[in-house]
Amino acid sequence: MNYHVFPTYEALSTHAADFILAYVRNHPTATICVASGETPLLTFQKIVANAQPDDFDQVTFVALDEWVGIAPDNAGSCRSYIDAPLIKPLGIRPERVSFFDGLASDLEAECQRVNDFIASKGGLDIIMVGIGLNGHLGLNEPGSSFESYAHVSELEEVTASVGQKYFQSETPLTQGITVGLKHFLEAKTAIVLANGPRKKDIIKRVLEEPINESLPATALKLHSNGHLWVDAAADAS
Ligand SMILES: N[C@@H]1[C@@H](O)[C@H](O)[C@@H](COP(=O)(O)O)O[C@@H]1O
Repeated sequence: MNYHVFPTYEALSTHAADFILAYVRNHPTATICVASGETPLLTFQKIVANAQPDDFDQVTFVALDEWVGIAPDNAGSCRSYIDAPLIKPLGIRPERVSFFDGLASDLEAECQRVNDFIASKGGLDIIMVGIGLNGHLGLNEPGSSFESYAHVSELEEVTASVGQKYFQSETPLTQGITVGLKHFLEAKTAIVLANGPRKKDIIKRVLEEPINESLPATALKLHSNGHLWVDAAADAS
C-alpha cells in the first residue's frame, strides 16, 4: 500500500483529479468507480473544471453505493452526491453510468445487475473511495467478506448516525447496497482518500492493524496497486 500525505485537502483533491484526468487521457474507455460522500467533492469539482470536452466521451462510471430505501432524487442519496457534482456537469450519457437503485424491490437482482454491468466492462480500472469512521469502504461494513461482489449490508450505528449529515432531516438508515470488496481488490488501481481530523483515528488503525475483514479498509494492503492518500489533518503516520 502506498501511503501519501498531502499538505492540504486542496492539494489532495488536485492530485486525485489530475490522476483521473491523466488516466482517462491514456485510457479513453476506462471504467471508474467513484464514491459519494463529502471527501471526493473537491476532486469532482477539479475534474469538471479541468476536463477537455472529449476526455470522458467513452469513459464509464460506476457509483459505489446507495442507502437502501432512499429515492434516487433525494438530495442526500449517494446518487445525488455523484450525479450533481460529477456526472451531470461532465455530460456522461446514461448508458455510461451505473447507479444502485436504493428503492429496487429486488435488491439481490439489483446487485446482480451492477455486477453484470461491471463485468461487461471488463472490471474496474480505478476505484476511488472515501473511508467511514469504522473503516468501511463504500458500505462494506466491518465483517464484510473480501470475496464479496455487490451486496446488501446491515449498517452499523456509527454509519447510520454519521450518514445523517447528508440529509436535511432525520432519516432512518439501516441497510446499504454497495460494490463489494472483491471489486475493490480486482480493480487495476484502488485509491482511498481521507481528509480532516475526524479521519485521523481510523487512518491510524488502517496503518497499524493487520489485514482483516473486521477493518474493511485493510483490503487496501492486499492490493498490489493500492493507494491511501490523506491530507495533513488526517495523517496518522
Ligand atoms: N456511503 C458513503 C461512502 O460512499 C463514503 O465513501 C464514506 C465516507 O463519507 P465521507 O466522505 O462523507 O466522509 O461513507 C459514506 O457512508
